[in-house]
Amino acid sequence: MSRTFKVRVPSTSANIGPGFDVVGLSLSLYLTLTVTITPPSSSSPPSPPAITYSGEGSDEVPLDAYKNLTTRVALYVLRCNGISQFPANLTIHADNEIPFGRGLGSSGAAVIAGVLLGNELGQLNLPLGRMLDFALMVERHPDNVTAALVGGFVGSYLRELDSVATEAASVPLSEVLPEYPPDAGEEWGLNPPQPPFGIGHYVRFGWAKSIKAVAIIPRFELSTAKAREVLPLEYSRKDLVFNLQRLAVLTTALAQEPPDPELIYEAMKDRIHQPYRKALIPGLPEVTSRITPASHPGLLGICLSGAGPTILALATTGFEAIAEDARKIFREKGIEVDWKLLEIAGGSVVEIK
Ligand SMILES: Nc1ncnc2c1ncn2[C@@H]1O[C@H](COP(=O)(O)OP(=O)(O)OP(=O)(O)O)[C@@H](O)[C@H]1O
Ligand SMILES: N[C@@H](CCO)C(=O)O
Repeated sequence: MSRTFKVRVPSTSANIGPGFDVVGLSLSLYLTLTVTITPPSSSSPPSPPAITYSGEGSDEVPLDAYKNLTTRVALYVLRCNGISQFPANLTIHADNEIPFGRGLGSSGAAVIAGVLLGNELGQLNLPLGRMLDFALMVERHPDNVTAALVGGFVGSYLRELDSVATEAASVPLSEVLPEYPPDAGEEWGLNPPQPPFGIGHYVRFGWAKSIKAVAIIPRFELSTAKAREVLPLEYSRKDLVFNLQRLAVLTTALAQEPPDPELIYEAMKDRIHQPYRKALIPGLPEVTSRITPASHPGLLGICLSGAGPTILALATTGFEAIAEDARKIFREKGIEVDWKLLEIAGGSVVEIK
């Protein structure tokens, strides 16, 4: 009998202003995998997984299971747990609502989908914390993957590892996720780099139900790698304290009902990443300074979403005015945008059919 299951992973917005690499928020755009495993007949030769794809990124995503991020992560999880290959007769359809390279956690969602896929294919019953360890071997900042896995408004840190675990956690990604199949007649060994235990730790903050997220999404991609290259390695004490003060206030302020725009708008300012990324995102400083709670009633705060270029506005009302005015400002810079009103989402789910 064939086995079918679905994996659904939400998009995420990381940082929320001052929480660079620390906080993430899951949002109601999803990557959904529909997976079927049909028992092979004795005469059918082994075949690689068949991947089909619809939605965002379908024109660029690799459909080769040894190149696709989600299936490479799944195979890594399987190999770490004593299973060297995908099951035979595996078909995967991915339907994706999360635009690539826009700051809405598309890669984090693909990684979490891969961890959940590997866990389910191998019937491994991994605990949540262990699944997070696998994800953190691939995407090494915890904000997006943690929020995508557990859902909601989440803060996380990476444990300081001892020297053996540090070495284990710093293996090159090409070793964790080889991009090629094993040679004909061979299997990969079952000794991939194992994640250390308990790399990531998190806490879920409260979230006021009245707060929704407006994602203003420029029509260009910016890779996270490129948006991290422009950041300095060291910061002044003044800038660090600026962010820490705001983050401490923000995590509680976003749970209070009714939310206080005066408190939140200032608490969503940042000096650690946004100032350095403005050269990559024309219009960023103008949008975040010209759209305020005074000019746009209902607005609470506005920031870059993840590594950008999407802008995230948190608001209780006035969503369309916020988005349309952001559109006008981006247009002055020659950039077209799309916008979406999103809800705060739950965590990832696996549904067995
Ligand atoms: N569903 C998917 N399946 C396979 N690969 C994906 C998928 N989604 C994203 N990717 C890969 O991740 C890349 C985008 O990752 P990147 O980290 O640059 O941006 P992002 O995750 O969308 O943004 P951010 O990390 O700022 O939220 C894509 O170009 C693609 O290679
Ligand atoms: N914290 C990360 C999120 C993007 O993946 C960054 O801003 O680079």
